[in-house]
Amino acid sequence: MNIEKLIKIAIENLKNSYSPYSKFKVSAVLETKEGELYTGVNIENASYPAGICAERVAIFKAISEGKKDFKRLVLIAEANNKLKIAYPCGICRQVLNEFKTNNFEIIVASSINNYKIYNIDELLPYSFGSKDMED
Ligand SMILES: O=c1ccn([C@H]2C[C@H](O)[C@@H](CO)O2)c(=O)[nH]1
Ligand SMILES: [Zn+2]
Repeated sequence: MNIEKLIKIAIENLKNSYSPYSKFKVSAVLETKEGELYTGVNIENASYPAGICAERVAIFKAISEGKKDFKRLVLIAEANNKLKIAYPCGICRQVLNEFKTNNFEIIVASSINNYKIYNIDELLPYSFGSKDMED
């Protein structure tokens, strides 16, 4: 699916963000290489650390259904009724790194026509991964 359509889906899904504490809504859409879509939103909790980011919800939904060949992840945020760019937090970068595939794109958007494309190695240089545990 083209990037603009994925951003549109991410924007529509912002309404499902459960973020009464930060009031910072985040929405992610993950596209697999076969074209399936997995959405995610941030889900907060009265016990703050129990909350989870949108990116990990999308990734974990896909992994839990046996899908791990990812093409791209689109991310968008909203605060004070304005759409905003949000970069994945450090924990999400580590999770994205675990499941990176060739040419996996991470797209941060603030509208259908304003977005930037990165790969995980740009967002998480000198990463720690399974290779580092081999001898
Ligand atoms: O990339 C990000 C950054 C933050 N959040 C969430 C976590 C928390 O609910 C809120 C404020 O940090 O935004 C995400 O979902 N993804
Ligand atoms: Zn995160």
